[in-house]
Amino acid sequence: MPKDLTVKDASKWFDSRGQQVIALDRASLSLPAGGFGAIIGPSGCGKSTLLRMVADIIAPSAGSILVGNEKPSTARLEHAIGFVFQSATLLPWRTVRENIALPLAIVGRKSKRVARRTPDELIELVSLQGFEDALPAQLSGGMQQRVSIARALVLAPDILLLDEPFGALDEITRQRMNLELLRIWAESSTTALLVTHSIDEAVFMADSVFVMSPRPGRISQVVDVPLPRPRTLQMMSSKIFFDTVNRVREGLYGIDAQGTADLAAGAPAVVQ
Ligand SMILES: Nc1ncnc2c1ncn2[C@@H]1O[C@H](COP(=O)(O)OP(=O)(O)OP(=O)(O)O)[C@@H](O)[C@H]1O
Repeated sequence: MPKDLTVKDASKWFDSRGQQVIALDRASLSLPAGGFGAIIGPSGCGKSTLLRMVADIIAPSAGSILVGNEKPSTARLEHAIGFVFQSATLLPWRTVRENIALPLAIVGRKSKRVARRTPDELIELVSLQGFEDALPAQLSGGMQQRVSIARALVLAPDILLLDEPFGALDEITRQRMNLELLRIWAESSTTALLVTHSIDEAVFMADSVFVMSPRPGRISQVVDVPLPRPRTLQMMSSKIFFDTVNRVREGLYGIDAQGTADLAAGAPAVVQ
């Protein structure tokens, strides 16, 4: 069952060579169960840090995070969180099917968590039929990311975290993968939170776009996307899309619809 996500005043500071680095400063967001959120912000503002705290890869220095009613550490132990990284991180000596089945092998039969789909069903979901026995090196970058999405879904996570999963792909493949991801999300009954550097991608994919301020980041604005679902590429030429992209851009750069930049406020020139 998809779970809602609540992040309240989450901060993270690191000690780096004797100096304290504030990576995230009292970030708050909430995402309803089954929703699709996107996080966007300038490089280094703490997007990955926020996602890694939700996944319990790192602990917050202050503040609270709840996945449903549970702390991330409990949710992780229950395998309720799926994570897709920017690079596919597949085991090169294992086939596509074996890579997807890996979490099942690790969790074992004792787990309460029942896989909703078999690895072969997931292979079909991510359109990799015919490649079940291929090794990662025999696949394109887009295909490798399909494998890592299927692997993240094998234990039917309540929440799926995606850290720039298609950042390394070319524009055309990326757009195709985004459509695929929306279809997979709709069929998988999971809450999704995506980190992206692309304003268009954030608006196209999400119900809510969480705009972060420059480092040390916090969520400075939430932009709701009033586009219906299922999303289609034609919607990217609609006025609603254009207006929503402008609102996100204003949130990021302080640029109004006429394109006047509030550079005096120190807004970053680019989002990388
Ligand atoms: N383990 C760590 N030790 C020290 N500093 C860290 C650590 N992890 C992240 N940081 C710092 O925290 C800040 C936020 O990093 P983070 O990777 O979350 O940003 P980001 O918004 O995801 O960046 P990008 O868009 O470039 O991927 C950066 O200044 C980074 O150098």
